Amino acid sequence: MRDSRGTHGCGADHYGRPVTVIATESLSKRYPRVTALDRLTVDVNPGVTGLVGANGAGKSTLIKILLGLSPATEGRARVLGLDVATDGAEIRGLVGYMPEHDCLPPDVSATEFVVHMARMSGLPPTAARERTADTLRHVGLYEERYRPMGGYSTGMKQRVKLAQALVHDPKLVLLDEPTNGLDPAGRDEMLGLIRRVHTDFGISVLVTSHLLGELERTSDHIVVIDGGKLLRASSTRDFTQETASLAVEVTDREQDLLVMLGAAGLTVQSSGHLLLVDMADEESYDLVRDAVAQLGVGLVRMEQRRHRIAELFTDDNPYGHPEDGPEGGPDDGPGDGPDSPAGDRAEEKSGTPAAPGTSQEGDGRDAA
Ligand SMILES: Nc1ncnc2c1ncn2[C@@H]1O[C@H](COP(=O)(O)OP(=O)(O)OP(=O)(O)O)[C@@H](O)[C@H]1O
Repeated sequence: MRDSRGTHGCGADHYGRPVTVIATESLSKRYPRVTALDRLTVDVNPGVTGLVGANGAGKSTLIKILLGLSPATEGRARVLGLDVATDGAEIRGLVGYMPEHDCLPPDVSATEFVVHMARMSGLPPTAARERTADTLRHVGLYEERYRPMGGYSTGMKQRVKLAQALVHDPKLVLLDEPTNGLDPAGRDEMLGLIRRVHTDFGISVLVTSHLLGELERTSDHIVVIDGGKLLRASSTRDFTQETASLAVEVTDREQDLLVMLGAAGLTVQSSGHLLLVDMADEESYDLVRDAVAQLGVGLVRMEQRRHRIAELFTDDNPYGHPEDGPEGGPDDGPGDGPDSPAGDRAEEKSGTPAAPGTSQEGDGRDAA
């Protein structure tokens, strides 16, 4: 992942292989009443990347452009080094796609459907059947795979959708809200499966969610968009590490310690019986230790904590960094402005059923 600087297109290693699986430059998509993507520039490296944004943020629009199914209004994008404007068919041969909404014919079995999709991707009959059996086993569908899909649970349907995205052995899969409609256990299983798509098969994954926290454990990188704009793109580790804090518990005199650490230049908050000290650098440990010794109180514990990603996006600080918001600051970001995608979405997308467990009028809170 790189930030918005740098050259366009996929960089290449010294063997000429692309080191970015997706590269967009100033990519925009404007509908008559909505700007779905707004000059989005981002690179996605191999691995698992979470694309996070509230309902209407532009995630599905980006995926459709990347697949060459929908033309961008302006800007450019490359997938596996191929130009989405001209190489759509080739891209679709190398990429698997799991759509957001229910799209499975109810009268056929998972096996019949996935074999069909494999054949559509160009696999010969025997290979299509073998790959289908392997893929359905991988996603955890066994005897049920011979039953008509109309009787499947949401979790089983999501697994079939994942299987058909994998059956032709793609290099990259684009998974649009794969945890939609799943209960917490189902979500965990799906996220585990997605992780294994990369670790077991080396396939890169771009997975979308409107729930910021849920991709934290699954993704190597996180891209956050809102109103079609890029808010943040970095490794998951960077997201959480940079705001690490030190939880300090002492036997007594917490308030005195708080004042003392503040005077030493540290940012400290009181949280119940704990003091949470922002970790500016390694020296923060020494300052805490010295202050505790000087007060002569007992140190019960001192532990470094990472923030959960979701904590970084609050109403007060929607962009993770005060100085890191999109141009114009938070007031230009998510909101109810005339161009607000979230606000217009239900009307613009009428006819498209809301996925289970999501709201048509997303207010950004889920992702925030
Ligand atoms: N075909 C279309 N015509 C007009 N507007 C559209 C169309 N498709 C999407 N939009 C609008 O573009 C914006 C972005 O939609 P998109 O589906 O990409 O968001 P999303 O982040 O995938 O959200 P969700 O997961 O809820 O679908 C929304 O305001 C939506 O209403």
